[in-house]
Amino acid sequence: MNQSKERRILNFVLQNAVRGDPCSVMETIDKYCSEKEWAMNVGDVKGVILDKTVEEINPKVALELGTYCGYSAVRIARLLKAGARLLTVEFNPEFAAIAKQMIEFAGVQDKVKLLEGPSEVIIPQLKKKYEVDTLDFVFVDHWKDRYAPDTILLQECSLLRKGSVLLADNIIFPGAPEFVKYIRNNPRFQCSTYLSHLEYMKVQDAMEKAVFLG
Ligand SMILES: Oc1cc(-c2ccc(F)cc2)cc2cncnc12
Ligand SMILES: [Mg+2]
Repeated sequence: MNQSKERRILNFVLQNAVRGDPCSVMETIDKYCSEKEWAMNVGDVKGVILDKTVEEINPKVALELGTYCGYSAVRIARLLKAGARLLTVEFNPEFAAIAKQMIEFAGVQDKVKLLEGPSEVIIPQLKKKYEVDTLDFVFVDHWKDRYAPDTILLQECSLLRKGSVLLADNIIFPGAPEFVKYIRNNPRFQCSTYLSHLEYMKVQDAMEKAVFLG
């Protein structure tokens, strides 16, 4: 059975990156996906927006929706301070298996908990099963039609507190119009848009930052 693209990306990292070095893993994935096979990692351009947001917040508890191969989990985890943790949710078992190995190779496994399953199932479990009180930061990067319902679910589960920050990828391409309409018209969120480019392409994309006002 021929290999998946995600398996080819992981193998390229295992053969070319430096074990235990998150930046080396990120650079190697970016090299493969810009030169050989495009893949839906947040990438090196939008990744800087992600970095700046994480550094500004310095989250103790962060959630990622949409792990994929683990690129942004590694990107976020490398910036987390001692004792801080990232919970990352992936519903595709093949992607989750790849991401687990990617996270371990990068050496950030002690900061990252990979939760396999649909976000609508995992989010209601975060408080009791995963001992979350509230989330300081949420990176929203899964299927676009889940952005708005999962943002509502996070509120219903009392997982956001005054100052919690959501950062959503792809609000221009592929686009998340329902989410943008919901969040920008919602007085409980203070929104700002960061224009950028789709990973590894000249196509325009953007990220939306939404601060929960409580
Ligand atoms: O960053 C992303 C990009 C794309 C995507 C797909 C097809 C295409 F042509 C262009 C872009 C899809 C995504 C799905 N989930 C999370 N992130 C994604
Ligand atoms: Mg994305």
